[in-house]
Amino acid sequence: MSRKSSDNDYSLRSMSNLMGERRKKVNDDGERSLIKAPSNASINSQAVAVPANEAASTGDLEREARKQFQQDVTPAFVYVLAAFSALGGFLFGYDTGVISGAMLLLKREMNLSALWQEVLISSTVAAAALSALAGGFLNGVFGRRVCILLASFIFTAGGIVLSAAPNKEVLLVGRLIVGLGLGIASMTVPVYIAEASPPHLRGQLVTVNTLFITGGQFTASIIDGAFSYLRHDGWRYMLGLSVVPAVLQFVGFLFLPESPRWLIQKGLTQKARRVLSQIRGNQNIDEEYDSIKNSIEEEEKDCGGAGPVIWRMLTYPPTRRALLVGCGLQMFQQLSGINTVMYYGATILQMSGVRDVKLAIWLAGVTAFTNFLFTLLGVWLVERVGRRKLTLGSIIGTCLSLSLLAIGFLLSAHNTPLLSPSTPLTPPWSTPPATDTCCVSRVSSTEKAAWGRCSNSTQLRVHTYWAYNYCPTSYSWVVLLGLVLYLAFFAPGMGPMPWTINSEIYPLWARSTGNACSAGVNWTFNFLVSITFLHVAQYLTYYGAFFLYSILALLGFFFIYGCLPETKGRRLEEIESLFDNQLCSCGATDSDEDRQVEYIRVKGSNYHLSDNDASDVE
Ligand SMILES: O[C@H]1[C@H](O)[C@@H](O)[C@H](O)[C@@H](O)[C@H]1O
Repeated sequence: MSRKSSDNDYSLRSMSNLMGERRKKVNDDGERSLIKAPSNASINSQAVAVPANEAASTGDLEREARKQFQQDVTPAFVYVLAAFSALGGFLFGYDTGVISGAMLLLKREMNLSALWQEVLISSTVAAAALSALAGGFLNGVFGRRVCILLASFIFTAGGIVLSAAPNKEVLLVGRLIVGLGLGIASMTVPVYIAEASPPHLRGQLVTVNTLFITGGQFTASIIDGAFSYLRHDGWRYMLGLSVVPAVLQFVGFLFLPESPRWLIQKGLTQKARRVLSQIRGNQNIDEEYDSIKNSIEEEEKDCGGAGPVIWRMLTYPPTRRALLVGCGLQMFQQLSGINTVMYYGATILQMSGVRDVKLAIWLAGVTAFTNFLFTLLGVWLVERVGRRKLTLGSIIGTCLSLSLLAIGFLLSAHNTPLLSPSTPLTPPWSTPPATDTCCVSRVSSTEKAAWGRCSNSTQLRVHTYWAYNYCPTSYSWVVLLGLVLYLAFFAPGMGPMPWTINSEIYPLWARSTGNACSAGVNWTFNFLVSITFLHVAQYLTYYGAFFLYSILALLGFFFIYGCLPETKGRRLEEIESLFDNQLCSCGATDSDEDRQVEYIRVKGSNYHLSDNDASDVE
């Protein structure tokens, strides 16, 4: 009986549903309980104890289970629920993406200094970091649904303030409000979706949330492009339009249920059963309900120490390890430099030959679209290849393409064409390059081209760097290739997996706090990387900066290789056990991934029939 693991999950799951039905029937008849499906074991390694007189019927059972599985369709309700939740992801992407285009109009209309521009952009990210941390407490006390309602309310309020802002101070208030919503939404939505999804769809549905993030970033770039033609007040529409998805989500969530897991944790068992039946359609919910309830009871026994949740997490080895993995993943996601590419993508693309300034806004859209497209690939891959392999493949590809990007910048900087002083500073160049290299003076302005051979003068070498946007280069295709490869590798794995994995690696009692901490780490490193990028590029040069991100991505690879276990197909209640061993032994689970395991009734006990242990079978 050798099957692919996913088939295995389905049939065992259906089989245990079926067993639940039988158990009920038998109990109703007053007979002894024939079949017991343990609630806390791995699905892949689920022990099914079948009494001897029933062993022969296991084949029938399985056949029946398969038949039933074919009729078991995941109810559309789960998809509706995931889509409404993922609007939080859309707003995350929209609000972080829309500001770059809006800023081009704002700085002209409000006469914004560079400092104000930086403050308006980064205040949102900083506020998100703080509110993500606070979101852990809110989630635990008020539940996921209330937090999502709160986040969409905050997004709506922020959108209204931004679109009506009479001056830059009010704009700042609006950006801070939006940031508060972002932090709460970014940590709550993945948890809510993970808790409501059936295990075989969980990875895909949580990854859809990141698809909505990148979709939001892409939509933002289209809206930016469209309203950039409206020279007066165009930014009001750009910033204000976020109100539409926010209101949609708020109204939707008035009708959507609370997470059944949170309800059980709070002792609201009847309500939890109702919600579970609603989201599982025609399936039997007894097993899932029992499993959640048992694991909550066990958790209370195991780690019922006193003190705040974060303290209990840090002093209990499995949750401490999970927290380290979760925060590490989020940190390396940001250290791989995604937001330098997202925020400065247009500048990088300008180098590849398209020099029309008016196209700059639309070019950012190309980058955002590529990110979106390849996140779609991640949704498709996550349940096929699993989280671990997807993340590892993604980060190694990210590391290599960052190096290629750096090599592109290096080649451009070291093969500068010679330009005559009469060559216009603004491209396109009609006159053939003649005598000198063009550089940009950091002292006067990073935006203006200056003349002089960088290599000949210490003064110039210290204070100047290669002006990618101004100077012609025949190596821009290397940069373009590096950029496309970067997004193609990053978007399916390193983009969504940190969010997906964090939504599933913590036991229920630690889930909101764990996600709050890891989302806080994500926003903090997002803030640090994006605020330092231009300075790092100045001090280390562009190629130095991208080599640095490449090295950081390589460190991330080793971290993930050593520490990240596979969580695919497991019930949320089982995942904690993956962190029972030393952190760096997690990688060892890799080899077990495809092992087919069956439990059958042998000589009165549950024997483990594995590929290499087929003896002793009755
Ligand atoms: O997973 C998302 C996604 O990859 C976005 O494109 C990026 O802007 C975010 O910072 C990240 O958390």
